[in-house]
Amino acid sequence: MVKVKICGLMNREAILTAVDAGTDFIGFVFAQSKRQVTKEKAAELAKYIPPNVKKVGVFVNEKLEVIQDIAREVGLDYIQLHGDESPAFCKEIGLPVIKAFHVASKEDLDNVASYECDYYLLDSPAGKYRGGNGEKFDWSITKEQDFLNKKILLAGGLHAENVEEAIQEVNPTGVDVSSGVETDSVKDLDKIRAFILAAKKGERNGII
Ligand SMILES: O=C(O)c1ccccc1N[C@@H]1O[C@H](COP(=O)(O)O)[C@@H](O)[C@H]1O
Repeated sequence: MVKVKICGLMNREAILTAVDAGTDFIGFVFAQSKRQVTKEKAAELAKYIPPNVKKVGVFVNEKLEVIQDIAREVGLDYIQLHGDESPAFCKEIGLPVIKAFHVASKEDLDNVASYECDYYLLDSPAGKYRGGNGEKFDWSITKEQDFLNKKILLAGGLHAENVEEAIQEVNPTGVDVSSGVETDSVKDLDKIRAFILAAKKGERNGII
């Protein structure tokens, strides 16, 4: 079954809803964003997340020591690197890594092969912030790419109404959403439930 990550959670109700609806990952944003949380707030919220749901910290071009300190304090399971981090930096983290790639053209996927990480996240080109902008990219760019042995997380402008089509077209291991489960920039509990339900209907033909 397709994995789901709900990102940018900032309160207990949204976390409990995502967990109850069957999310696999919950993301806390520590990068510059309207969804940014402090490590203290994330550590408090992390108490509501059971061990089977993985806690992801989202960072953009952050210092290694800062990432490692926050990871320890919050008990993060994965580090999502959403900036210009190098393959060498990803290896230094010491925790499972989700590396994001901003996809505007086929060329943006050229250096995916030089990274060794746990998940490869494909997102739309950066907008006001490096992620979480609610814009989808041209999914056809992922066609004819040699992703067969990689775990792909698809992101960028997904919502309950387009996620099944996205899964059919890109065939990812998982999907990641932030803006698409919000109303007026606040997480919407009904949209969280609807997104997870729609995504979990999607079947993937390859690795999980
Ligand atoms: O969610 C954010 O605010 C954010 C900020 C900075 C970097 C990444 C961020 N989130 C990630 O962005 C993508 C796309 O989100 P959206 O659904 O289009 O809003 C997703 O991978 C989030 O994890």
